[in-house]
Amino acid sequence: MARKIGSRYTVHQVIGRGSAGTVWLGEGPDGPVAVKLLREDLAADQVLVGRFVQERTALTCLDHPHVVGVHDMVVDGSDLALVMDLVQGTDLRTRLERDGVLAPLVAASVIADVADGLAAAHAAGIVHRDVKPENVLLDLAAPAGPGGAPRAKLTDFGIARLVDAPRRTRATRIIGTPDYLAPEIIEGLEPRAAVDIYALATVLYELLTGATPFGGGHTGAVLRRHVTENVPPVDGMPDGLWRIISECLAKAPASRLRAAELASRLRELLPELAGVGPLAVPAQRTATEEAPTPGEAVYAEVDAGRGAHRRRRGPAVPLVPGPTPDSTRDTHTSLRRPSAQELASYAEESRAQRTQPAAGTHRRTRAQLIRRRRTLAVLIAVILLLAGAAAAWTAFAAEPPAATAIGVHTTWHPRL
Ligand SMILES: Nc1ncnc2c1ncn2[C@@H]1O[C@H](COP(=O)(O)OP(=O)(O)OP(=O)(O)O)[C@@H](O)[C@H]1O
Repeated sequence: MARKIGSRYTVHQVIGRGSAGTVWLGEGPDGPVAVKLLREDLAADQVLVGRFVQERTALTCLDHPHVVGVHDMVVDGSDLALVMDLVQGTDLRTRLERDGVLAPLVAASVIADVADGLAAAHAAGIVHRDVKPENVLLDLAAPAGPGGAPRAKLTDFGIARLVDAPRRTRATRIIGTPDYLAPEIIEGLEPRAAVDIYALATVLYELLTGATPFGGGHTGAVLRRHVTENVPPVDGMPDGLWRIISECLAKAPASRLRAAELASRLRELLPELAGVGPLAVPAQRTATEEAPTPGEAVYAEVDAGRGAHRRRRGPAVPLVPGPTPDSTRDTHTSLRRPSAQELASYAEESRAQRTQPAAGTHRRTRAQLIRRRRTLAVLIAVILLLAGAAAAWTAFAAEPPAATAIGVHTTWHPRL
């Protein structure tokens, strides 16, 4: 069913959905486009609409082969839409869920593309703030890169900030996706370009190992790990990649590589990564999901009015052996910044969860939880039964007066 967006665009069918809205396949004066139609509640927010208009120039000016170009931003009645390049392919999250971990050469090439795109954005003074596999599109229509790597394009520039703009005055909130949040954001500093580098290195680690370095468990624990823990080492990780990842995941933003440096260091490494197979990472979990633990509710507390949500993805069937990524990972959301005390209180839970060095997102499956609950229920039933039998035996042995048998309160002295 075709629908008009503004005076210049027509959309035909939905091609994807995210937390901020729906992406449609559309047509504009210059050919096919992708149109991201923001959710109605966002479109009805006057502060956001104002900001949308304000950001138009910055976002539409970013023109780079590794950035999904924004052609236009439409404000029309109740419609608020971004008109973008149409990328024929898939997003990196879908690819990871479908195919499992990537070979180092392919992962490095994809991340080098994204780093190039980031370098252009940072030079224009734009910080992405929500770099994650969902926001990397793979252009399957473009000629493949080294090792058959698909060409990558970063999308959703500035959207995290735009959508969250009305809340920016509230210094207690964090914008972003927990697994990819740089420590300085959690500590309350103004996010600069280095936060994108941290997030991109997290994505690289995830492409290679199937898990993010600090993910897993409830959000409070994830945030604490970003601030206090070192990157878990990974067996078989090529040294060059490990050095780059460690530098980019440095706690101090100034110690991280710049985007252009990251791209060139990765490209220099490509020849020695050729022929290196995907890392043999342990199978971590099935695609079943665990209900959020209570602590999650505290931090994933989302402004209901805006409805940024926790997305649950369906079970993934990896085509090559390897872990499936954490399907319960929070998507872009607005979180309450935890106090230092609260972060510390998650230390115990966090330690218990991290039994495998590279298994940041390893968690108990729902099946395990159900089994555990059943065992507990059976145990309680057996204990109650035994207690009942013991009480009955004592009562009969002692021959209590009839009154106690029918529950009338009385005083009874057993015969000794
Ligand atoms: N320019 C585009 N061309 C082709 N497909 C696109 C384009 N932009 C987005 N999509 C598709 O639409 C899906 C939803 O995109 P969207 O940006 O709304 O959400 P997301 O980034 O996956 O998640 P979130 O917004 O919650 O962080 C993507 O996964 C992708 O498959």
